[in-house]
Amino acid sequence: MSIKVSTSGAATEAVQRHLDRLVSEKFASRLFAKDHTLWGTAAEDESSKRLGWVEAAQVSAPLVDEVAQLRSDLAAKGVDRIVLCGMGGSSLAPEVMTRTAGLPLVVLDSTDPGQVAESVQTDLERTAVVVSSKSGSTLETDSQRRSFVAAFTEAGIDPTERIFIVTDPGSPLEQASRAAGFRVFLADPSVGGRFSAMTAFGLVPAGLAGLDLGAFLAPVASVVDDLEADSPQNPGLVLGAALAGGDPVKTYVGVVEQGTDIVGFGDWAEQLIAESTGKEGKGLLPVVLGQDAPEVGLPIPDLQVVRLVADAAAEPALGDEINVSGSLPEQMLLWEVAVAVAGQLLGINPYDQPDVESAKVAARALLDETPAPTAPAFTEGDIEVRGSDAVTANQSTVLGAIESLLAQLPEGGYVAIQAYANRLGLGELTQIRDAVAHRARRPVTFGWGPRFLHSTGQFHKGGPRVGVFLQITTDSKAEIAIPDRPFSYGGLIHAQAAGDASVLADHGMPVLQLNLTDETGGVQQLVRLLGEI
Ligand SMILES: O=P(O)(O)OC[C@H]1O[C@H](O)[C@H](O)[C@@H](O)[C@@H]1O
Repeated sequence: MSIKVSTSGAATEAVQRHLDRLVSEKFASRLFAKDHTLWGTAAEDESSKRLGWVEAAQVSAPLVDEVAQLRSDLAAKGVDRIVLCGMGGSSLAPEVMTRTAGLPLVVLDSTDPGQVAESVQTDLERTAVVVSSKSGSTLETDSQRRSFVAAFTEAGIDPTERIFIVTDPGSPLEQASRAAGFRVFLADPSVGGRFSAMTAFGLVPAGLAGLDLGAFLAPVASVVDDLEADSPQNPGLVLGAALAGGDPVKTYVGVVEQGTDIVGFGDWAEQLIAESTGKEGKGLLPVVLGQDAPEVGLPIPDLQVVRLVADAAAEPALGDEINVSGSLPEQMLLWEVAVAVAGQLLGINPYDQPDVESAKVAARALLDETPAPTAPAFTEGDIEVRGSDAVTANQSTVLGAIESLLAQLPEGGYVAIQAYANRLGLGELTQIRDAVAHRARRPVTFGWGPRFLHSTGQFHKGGPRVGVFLQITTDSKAEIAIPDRPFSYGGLIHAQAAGDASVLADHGMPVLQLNLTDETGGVQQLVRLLGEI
């Protein structure tokens, strides 16, 4: 078996608490036989439509040659820059697949005007675009598609030769795209977005970017044998029970890449775990941590550290931790099984996302109403400060407001930093995560908006209401229109931020909003200020 899971201390106790029952009730073989009754009657309607992922690699085999052929056809025309437009489950898997393989794939999962402009206005003559959306109705993806159609047309390039669609059969995107002459790759509708790595959603963009899909899928068959076995050695049962079987359950899953050759696994796992489990006031929240992150060294009893290592047999877990090793496709299936197990142990339906819609509705309402902007509570340098009254009252400095936000942390709480900004151009902003964690002494997540709305966003609104939220927006220098829409990208991203903030506030959770009026200067100011705490 090339997947290895090693547990220690409290994680081992969690496994011991549940493993015998999971084996005797044949959880694993029933899962791979697509038994939709594993998560209780309330979940059956959804789970009966969502278990195709257990055989996705086999079902997707025909895509291997089809995508390779398209890649060589494009290469023959000098087209070698691949852009992927898609959110959440339609982009996170191909991103980690190509990053791990060291292949260039431009992932456009943003409405930040600067990031959109950079993706759309670069090297069009050698660019092909994959537009991926399972529902075919995601606003960000639709906006990006419009921008690329317009840009190709303007450049005298036929968009139908360069834009390829991945969607579910019967979606509005399928119908409109076929009618307009675009090539469409249909995905398996019985696989949910966050479980879709080995369907057309993962494979088409990654294969066009150069991933050898045959080699990628090859290890999956033998790993299925291990994961469907009703055995106490089944690594999926062990990992699922270790993550969700504690008494009490540890809410935070600290994912540390330490010696693995997988790059960016945590970003993919975040959506899988948080969106699958974060609901009904329960759930597991992944926290992507560097090896030296403050949380790793602090006594945080509700943080379960999981290290992705090169070989978990040679490096067994210490303390109360979990070590995991295996190649990327093996681990993708491993974690999908573990989440299925965790869903049952937590008593939730892992296949729905009931709270994602609320932020979309709030953003749409703001776009329709276009209310006048509210005045900031105060401004310091390039940073305008707004937020919940309890956070901004009596504050006159950015640091004071951040301290005030952290003072609102309830027991068992966490901080979510949510940056609606150009993640390619303003990457240094991530530096503030460790500084905030150092100060808060609690788990701190860092998400780029609107990307995280399709990932950890479900947990923030549907999980335990113990988060405090530091939202960062920018008045981006580059502003661009969305073709045939009454709003611009800048208007959209601000509405998305404000919409989500209003939903969080309605749920009674503290929000501090920092708007950077000059994005470069504001980031520098914030990084400098947080260096002081
Ligand atoms: O693939 P799409 O239909 O465009 O959906 C993209 C994303 O949208 C929503 O936010 C869902 O909560 C995600 O699970 C999904 O991955």
